[in-house]
Amino acid sequence: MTDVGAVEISRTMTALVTITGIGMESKEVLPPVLGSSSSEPPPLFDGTTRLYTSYVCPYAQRVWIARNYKGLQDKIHLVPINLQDKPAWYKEKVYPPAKVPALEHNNEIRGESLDLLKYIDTHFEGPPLFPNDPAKKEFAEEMLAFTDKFGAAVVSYLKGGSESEMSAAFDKLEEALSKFDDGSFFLGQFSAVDIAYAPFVQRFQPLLLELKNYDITAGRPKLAAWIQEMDKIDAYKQTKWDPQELTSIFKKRVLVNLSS
Ligand SMILES: N[C@@H](CCC(=O)N[C@@H](CS)C(=O)NCC(=O)O)C(=O)O
Repeated sequence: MTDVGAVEISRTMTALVTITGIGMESKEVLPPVLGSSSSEPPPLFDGTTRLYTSYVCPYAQRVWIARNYKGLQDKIHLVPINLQDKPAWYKEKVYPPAKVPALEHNNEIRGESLDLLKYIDTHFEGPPLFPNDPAKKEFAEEMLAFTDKFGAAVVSYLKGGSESEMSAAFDKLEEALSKFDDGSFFLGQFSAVDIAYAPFVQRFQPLLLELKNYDITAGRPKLAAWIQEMDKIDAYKQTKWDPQELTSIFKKRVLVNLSS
């Protein structure tokens, strides 16, 4: 039996064990990744809602977490694309920017992970991803606007740039986590802000430790607690890919001037 087959059987077994009530958490059986040999797209605009994704892309992971958290596993189908070997139809027929994530819904295709978090929150049922409280809403926008700068500061440091900018970026997260005291998350309760940062922190933590011997949680107790709380959110856990694979992909695709 091939390894892939074994993995599939093991995932199916996990799901079955849960259904029979033995109590393990159910792991969704994930659809196979589509590459260039997959010559036909899924039947587009047939009313099915699809999330074109990659299991290893942090932007796509944001939308995957949101879909899981809102309990939309049966409503939003995952269509994983192999980014190293994209099917031609993805750019030609689905999403001309040829990036993931992209959401097919109501005969339209939309991209951009942060926009998709808002879109999914307003167009689908399930627990809200954004708070109603005006102060929290405003802070959510501030934190979402900071995500790119945060990522850029860390990537720049990993490539030999300023340590102080990277460290200030993590300090901003630590400070943000102190703002609301009704929970361990950025807005107190779990929200889209946690979803926006988690895939990046998940990748940066081991990378900084391995490449720079830099522990992001040292002197940042709120961040350490947030990481622990995130690890208890099943919607996020379901999306956590093999850390070694993620690290290797990040080195190859983002830190291209480093050997992997
Ligand atoms: N700003 C976009 C970024 C999406 C993005 O850059 N996705 C990467 C994968 S992580 C991608 O699809 N790149 C195109 C490629 O690899 O061919 C978002 O937030 O959704």
